[in-house]
Amino acid sequence: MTKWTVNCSILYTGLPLLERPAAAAADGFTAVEFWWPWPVAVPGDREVEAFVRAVEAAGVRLTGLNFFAGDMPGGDRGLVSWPDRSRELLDNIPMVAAIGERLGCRAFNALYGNRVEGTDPKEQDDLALELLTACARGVTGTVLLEPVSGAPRYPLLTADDAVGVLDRLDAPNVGLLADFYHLAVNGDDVPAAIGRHAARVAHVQIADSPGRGAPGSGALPLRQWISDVHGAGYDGYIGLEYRSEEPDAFAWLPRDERAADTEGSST
Ligand SMILES: O=C(O)C(=O)CO
Repeated sequence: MTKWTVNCSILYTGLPLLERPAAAAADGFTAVEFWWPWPVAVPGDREVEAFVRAVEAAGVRLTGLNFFAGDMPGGDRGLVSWPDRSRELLDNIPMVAAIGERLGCRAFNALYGNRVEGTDPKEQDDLALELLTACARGVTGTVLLEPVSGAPRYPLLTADDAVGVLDRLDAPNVGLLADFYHLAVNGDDVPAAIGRHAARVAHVQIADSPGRGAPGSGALPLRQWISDVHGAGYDGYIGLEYRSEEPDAFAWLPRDERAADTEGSST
């Protein structure tokens, strides 16, 4: 049975942050994931406490959390390879780790970062190895590396690109976040990527294309790819990371299939 987790940073955006876990629970889900919920690397204790309590009170499991990635709406996609912002990421690591400990979350997405105008890509890539290692040492769980689309200066576009970085890391707890939407939009061959890298896949996310909408709103064979990745041995969560303007964003998924066995973790 597929274990779904709802991304409450791209869904439920009409609700305040703290109401989203309960909304996911009311829709029948038992697992949620979030991008870093605040616009700064180190929010106040009260904000963190309110977030943790909102997840606990909803009775859902936090299965994934992104490290602080800069100004995402403004186009930033992570600090891992961004020399001027290293301090913020280093300060963010213990916060991510603490939330993970409180909520039993074991998967943490470290977005790589855009190429910086005027900076040597090699300098950025060397820094990324250093900071991904710091992320991996700083958390209990798996650090995820994700190819993304729609960010013109983000250098990891395919599963091969991300695995190429993972291969250079001396850390056991790192893995590939295979977002089938991003991979497909970037022109990656998703079935071939699953075939080549299934053992490295530590989390999967989905959205349909075109449009980054719910499964069935576009043309991607998402059910087939989910079946392929399960068939290749992946038994973690499938993250629902799509946008929806529909009154019911989950009409495609029968209610009795939404709850996950929350005993497991994403990896
Ligand atoms: O930036 C995005 O689109 C993401 O999927 C971040 O996790």
